[in-house]
Amino acid sequence: MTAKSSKFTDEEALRFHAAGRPGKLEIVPSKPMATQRDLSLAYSPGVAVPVERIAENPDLAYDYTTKGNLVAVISNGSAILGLGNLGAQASKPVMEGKSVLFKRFADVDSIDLEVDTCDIDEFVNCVKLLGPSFGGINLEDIGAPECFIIEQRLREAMDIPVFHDDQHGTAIITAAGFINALDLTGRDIKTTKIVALGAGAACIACIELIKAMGVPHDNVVMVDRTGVIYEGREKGMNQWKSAHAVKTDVRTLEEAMVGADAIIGLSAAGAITQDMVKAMAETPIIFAMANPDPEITPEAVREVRDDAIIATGRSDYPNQVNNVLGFPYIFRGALDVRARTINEEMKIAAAQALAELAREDVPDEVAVAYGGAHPHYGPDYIIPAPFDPRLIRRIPPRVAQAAIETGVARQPIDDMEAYCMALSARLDPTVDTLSAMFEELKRRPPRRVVFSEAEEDRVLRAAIGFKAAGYGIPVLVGYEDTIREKLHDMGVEDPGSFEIWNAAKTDRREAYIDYLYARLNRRGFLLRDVQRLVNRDRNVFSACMVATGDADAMITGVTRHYWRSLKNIRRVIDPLPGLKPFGLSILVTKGRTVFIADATVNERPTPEDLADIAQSAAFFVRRLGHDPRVAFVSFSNFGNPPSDKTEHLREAVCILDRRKVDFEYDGEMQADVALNRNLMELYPFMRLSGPANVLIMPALHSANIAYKMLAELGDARLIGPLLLGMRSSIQIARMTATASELVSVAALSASIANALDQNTGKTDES
Ligand SMILES: NC(=O)C1=CN([C@@H]2O[C@H](COP(=O)(O)OP(=O)(O)OC[C@H]3O[C@@H](n4cnc5c(N)ncnc54)[C@H](OP(=O)(O)O)[C@@H]3O)[C@@H](O)[C@H]2O)C=CC1
Ligand SMILES: CC(=O)C(=O)O
Ligand SMILES: [Mg+2]
Repeated sequence: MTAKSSKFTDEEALRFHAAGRPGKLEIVPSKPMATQRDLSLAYSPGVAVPVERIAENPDLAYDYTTKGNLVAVISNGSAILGLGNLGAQASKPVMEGKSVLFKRFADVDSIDLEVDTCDIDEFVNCVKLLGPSFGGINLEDIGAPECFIIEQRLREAMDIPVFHDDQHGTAIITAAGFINALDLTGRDIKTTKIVALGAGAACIACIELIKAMGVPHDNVVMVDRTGVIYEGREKGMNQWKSAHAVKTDVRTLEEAMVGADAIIGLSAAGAITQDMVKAMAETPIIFAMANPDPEITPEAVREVRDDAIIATGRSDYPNQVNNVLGFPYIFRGALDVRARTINEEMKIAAAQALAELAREDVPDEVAVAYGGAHPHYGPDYIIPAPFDPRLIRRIPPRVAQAAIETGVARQPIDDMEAYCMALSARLDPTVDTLSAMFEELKRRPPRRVVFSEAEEDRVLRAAIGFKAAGYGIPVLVGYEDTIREKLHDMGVEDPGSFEIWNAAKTDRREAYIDYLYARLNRRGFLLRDVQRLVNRDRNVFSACMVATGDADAMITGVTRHYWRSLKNIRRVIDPLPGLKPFGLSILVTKGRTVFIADATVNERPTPEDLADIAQSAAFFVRRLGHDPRVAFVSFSNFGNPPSDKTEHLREAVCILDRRKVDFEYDGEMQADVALNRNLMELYPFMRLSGPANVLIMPALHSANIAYKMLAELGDARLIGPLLLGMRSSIQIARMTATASELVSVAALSASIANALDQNTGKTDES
């Protein structure tokens, strides 16, 4: 069975995992390894010093090694999602995924370990012996009932948190959502009748937590593949199921569902039918959390019940009750106090923090994580979304506090306020904001984005990905037959659903020629020159589509040199009134984003150009969630050495002074002074309150060289360069851009088109 999703094809999922370095993780050193001295310190002989210290006091491993921020995600593959026992090797993609989520959401370093045994003793022994390496152990996708024994034995044997996420992570998130669902339907926890579908790791842990919160034992009917777990049943039982057996005459799931207030499904895809849902009480609570496909889809529930509160484990429906909302933050809090364990108090603290967060209004600065919406606590918003940046600030402090109060913290936190601020700083806002901008595209009327080089495989794959992700409507320019055949070969079931424009055949060609001839006839172009341009140059043709309103945005760049593409596009599209078009490169490095301008357009910018570019860049950077600090960079610092080659930078600073702009800027200065807080201290008069994040370069050569060098030699991820300051959103990608990079550039192009429509003229990007 594979994940049924309209958002991507199986081929895309495989390509995603295979592209570049196969898998989803790599390990990078956190110390320099450049010189002989570095090596002597990092390895023999220097390494002997921490070895001896740790031998004397093992807790010092938290100070001198990765232990304190390292969690192992460990599985034997005996219950991979809802796919069953597919073995240790097959579980690796899930475990790698979990490790990546640890990093992405809470800056916890994590490594996956797949242990090839279903023997309890072997497994426990293996994990126990690995203990010194890690600050915590996340057990994952280990089937019941073995998982209960494994976890308990490891918890007793180890002095670091051991947490089976399918049990406790799921229970915490389910409890948070369930508290809110009860509240919204006006139910009393003591009288709510629940069907628990599944009697494995996740469901048993959820029901135990919910009972601990006040649901009476007799109000929960648990059902497994054999049917209802009733007192006296013998088939398919174990001690953990027996603990939830009730006195009842009902024997099947169908019977148990009659009149039930709620169902908590942690079993397998398709286990709940529409008839069962119809038989439930008024305003039923339906948590269908099997992965990757739920017990019943929200659409199927809605067909028969419009009064239900529905949650699933998936990100593509509202109310995602998935343990991803918990494990990164629970471990973050536990690691930050060097906890010996994760106890009940810490779990309850996490559940409460989550439930409370969902009841708060979504503030403006967070709305971007919800695609620009401000969801209100209600049936479609019972739990925060995984991209909500408040989670990192809210959950770990509560978990850490509970650990301190219950005496399991090795290192208590003295200043909780400072800790909360440090938590926010762990995540780079660019990554969050970009994800959020892309999510927003799904909620707004779809933008028509022209893929002007659609016969190229990479571009076509990007168009498929763009459409499947719901970012907008790809409009493909090229030969219909070639494109349809390629779409078919790439596994697209309905190639006919893609809109294809062939310049030679469209009846819009004359309109484009008229439009362009009117622009160019006094710039030395004959009518037949313009005809040739429209007919033969795909960028001119595509830009005409955008200029005349047949499309909203465009992406190109992989078959022609940047300058040639730009030249032809500028023949068709003007800059925004009073603005300079320019290129903004975004470089995301570890925990830091730096924006570089002008990376692509203006060879020798004047002081006015530089001031305009700085203003436009600052505006865009703010949209991406950063407080802009702009440095005009060069080879000198504030006139030292004096040179007439840096005067235009100083003049740009004066122009911004006169314009009284609302962001920090200064210059001229060298790049290291702009970026290094210690060097900044040599210039106490400097107006930047911290290292610069926007570097305005003195000329095109330096900007272009700088961003390309950083992208090639550093570990920075390059986004863009984006073309800003134009009337329409046209993006020229790098010739070497991968399909997934092209999807991002196309999505950014659609996003900029939205922004241009919202704010016309200088107010948008200036
Ligand atoms: N949304 C989330 O965050 C999470 C979701 N899950 C999902 O929950 C499900 C169970 O995971 P987990 O507890 O780890 O797995 P386990 O293997 O430990 O348990 C599975 C349980 O589901 C029962 N079951 C399977 N199919 C059916 C069916 N058709 N009808 C009734 N019962 C059925 C099994 O019954 P029997 O005992 O008779 O074999 C067993 O009790 C998976 O789909 C998983 O993806 C898990 C963790 C987190
Ligand atoms: C989400 C998860 O852990 C599971 O489905 O197993
Ligand atoms: Mg799991």
